Amino acid sequence: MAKKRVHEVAKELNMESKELLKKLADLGIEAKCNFSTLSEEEIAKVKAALENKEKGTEEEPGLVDKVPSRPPDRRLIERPAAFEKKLAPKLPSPAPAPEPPKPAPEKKVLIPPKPPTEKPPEGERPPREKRPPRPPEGKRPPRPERAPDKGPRPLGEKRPFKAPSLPSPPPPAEKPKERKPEKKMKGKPVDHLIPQWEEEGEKLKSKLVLRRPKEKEAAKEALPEKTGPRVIQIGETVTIKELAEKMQRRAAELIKKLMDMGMLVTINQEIDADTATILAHEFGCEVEVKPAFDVEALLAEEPETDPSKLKPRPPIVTVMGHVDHGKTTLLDAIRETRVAATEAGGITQHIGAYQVEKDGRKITFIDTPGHEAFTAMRARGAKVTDIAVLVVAADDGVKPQTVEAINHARAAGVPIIVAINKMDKPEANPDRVKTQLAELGLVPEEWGGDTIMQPISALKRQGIDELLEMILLVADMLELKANPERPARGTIIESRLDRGRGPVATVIVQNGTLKVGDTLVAGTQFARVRAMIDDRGRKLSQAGPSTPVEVLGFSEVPEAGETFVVVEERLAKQIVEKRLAKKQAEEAQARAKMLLEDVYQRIKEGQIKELPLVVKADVQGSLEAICRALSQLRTEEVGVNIIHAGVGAITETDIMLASASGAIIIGFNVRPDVNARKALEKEKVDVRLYQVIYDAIKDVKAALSGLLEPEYREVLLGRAEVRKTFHVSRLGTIAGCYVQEGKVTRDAQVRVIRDGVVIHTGKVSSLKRFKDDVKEVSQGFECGLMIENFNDIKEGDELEFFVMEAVQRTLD
Ligand SMILES: Nc1nc2c(ncn2[C@@H]2O[C@H](COP(=O)(O)OP(=O)(O)OP(=O)(O)O)[C@@H](O)[C@H]2O)c(=O)[nH]1
Repeated sequence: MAKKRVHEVAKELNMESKELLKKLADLGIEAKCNFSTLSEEEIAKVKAALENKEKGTEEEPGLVDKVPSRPPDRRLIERPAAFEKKLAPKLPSPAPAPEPPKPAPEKKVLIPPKPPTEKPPEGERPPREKRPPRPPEGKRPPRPERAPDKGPRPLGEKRPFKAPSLPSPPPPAEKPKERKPEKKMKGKPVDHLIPQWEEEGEKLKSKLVLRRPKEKEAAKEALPEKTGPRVIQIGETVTIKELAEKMQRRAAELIKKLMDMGMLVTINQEIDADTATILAHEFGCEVEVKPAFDVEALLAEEPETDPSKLKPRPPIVTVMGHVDHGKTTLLDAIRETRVAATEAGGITQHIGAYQVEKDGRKITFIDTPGHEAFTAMRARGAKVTDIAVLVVAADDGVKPQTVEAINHARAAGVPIIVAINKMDKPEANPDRVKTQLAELGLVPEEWGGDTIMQPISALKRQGIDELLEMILLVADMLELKANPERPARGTIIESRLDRGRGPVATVIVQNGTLKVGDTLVAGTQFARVRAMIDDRGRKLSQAGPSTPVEVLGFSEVPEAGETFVVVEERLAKQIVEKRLAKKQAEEAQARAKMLLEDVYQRIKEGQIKELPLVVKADVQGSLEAICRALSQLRTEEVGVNIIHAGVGAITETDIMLASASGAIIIGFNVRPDVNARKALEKEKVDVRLYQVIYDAIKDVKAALSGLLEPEYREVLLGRAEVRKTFHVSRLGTIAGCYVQEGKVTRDAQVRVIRDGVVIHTGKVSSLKRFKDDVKEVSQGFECGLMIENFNDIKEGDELEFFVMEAVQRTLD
């Protein structure tokens, strides 16, 4: 629903904002200041009220002359109907004003665009000589009467400035002849505007006389510029700068015009298409609004229309599994056996992914083992992996992370191939692994299921070829295809800032072919591909589907997991700009939200050490009494701070003050007035109304006890055993623990117990499960943790985790 600010409405109504605010208050419409917004209904209401008032004056003869001397606002005269339409798009349409004899079909923009030479930018007054003859002074035609059953006045419609006790307008039929300029306007009918122009002509008189020299000057200045384009194209939004460029105008002119219309904008500010249309019309330009430029929709992958262009592409594989089950060893084994065997030369590079060949077919492996990378990518909506290889150590069986990996792969709809590793170990028990997996729904083929399970020894490089064969087999079933002729799109696998080369990203092309010189966007970054290097350190000029390559040419380091799309350079910049603007807006919104929550939270958590109060009472005597009593409630720890006290009803100002200061309002024998009640709908303010002073004191006392600094008691969370310690030179000692009881949380305090003696009490400074930071780890799981300012941790130490919990106290 279109809303308008008070000052805008005031301008439309040709009255001071102050006046309007007063009027609004009279009508019980809540508006605090010039910038308060008014709904359509509210505007309609105030207009209706003003109109009624005016009608009253119309009956008084002679009032015309007493109309305030303030000159009418000429903007109102020429404000195109599009503006009004924009302001009141959903209002019940008022009964139509009497149509001139030549009714014109409803146009989107009622005021025709004026040729640029018609008027100076400063004053939108149409040249006098081109205006229709005006009736003699005092015989101005009346404003067209609204039908008796009129609904609310449409927003933006001018409030009649003078009583329409004037003769009827000259027959409109004569007018088109005299209004030649309008003929230039692409045949737009303008007849219906004539009464309006006539009416306003009179009002303009004094202003014109007064301002003529200045306007002439302005007109002279502006004349040479009046050759801007007649029709411009814009999107759903446009910045002032862009619009000015399109209109071949100075941005300052546009800003000034908008200021006149009651809108304050900056050069880089976006305005919507409606506002831009109105603005452009003011300068004699027509606007064509192009359909929404939805960047993301534009970037969405279109399905291939020509199946003949689809070519088989290598599968992209991720290796997952429980810690120490051999993921890294397997990835190394594959790389060494296949890369070294098939390609001579080239030093293998760890770029985050690599390709191997098997029977002349390529397989792409994502070189970062574990499901963190996998899930991080999925979280960003990137689906890179075609097949997941689940490594399960034959001697260890299914472990918690094995289950997690299965769940992740399933959630992503990625087929799983199981590699039963460490088959070389004497204690290897593949059947136990199969049984455990079958219980999880992964039934081996030989048992009648459809999960391929390949026994391997990553360490001994055994079963690797067979595993690759299985991967190709599954890939065949998946019929992985892509169109190499398309512009590339894919995913950023890894990214970093290289000292010599700048931002470097490893990407996997998923469709199309990426070429040196291409422009691509990835999130809010864009790159002009300067160079591409493959996993063997070779420079490539192009990379087809499923190829992992390092890309140089990013302006900044893009985020891993982000998808990229090759687009035209111009579009790339636009996309990045749009995305950045969206991101900034989201961040700003999040910040604003957080601040609000912060304040609320601070009050709730009792971080504020005094209770701010606003006290209102019916008479001075009670006010003094209640304030005195409340002030006496001050204790050592918590006090009452009466930030405002007054006699009379609780007003909107009281609410705003209380809201801003987190205060509670105490009302004694008074109630909130209309505006205050409205404000209360929006502001979270606690208003307490009393008729007995004692009750007020009692409640405040209770509130104060909530604010008292609480006492704390220890709550035991859990216990863990240190099983291994690692020393990391820059970080300190990391304790590899097993949670035996309860849980460990990141914000917990910890007691280190060695041989039954507490040797340290401190805080957990870091808590990880595998490589991920976690908030808590439960009983039966392993975790890595560090203790703040304490590195003397040893294997076998016992850790006790606890938190201090607040116990609320009360005042006596
Ligand atoms: N005997 C034997 N040991 C293996 C085999 N594969 C891996 N290992 C050993 O198991 C240990 C863990 O192997 P990694 O490859 O580091 O295991 P991972 O799953 O990558 O471990 P994280 O990276 O810590 O998750 C290493 O000591 C390997 O040498 C295997 O096939 N046989």
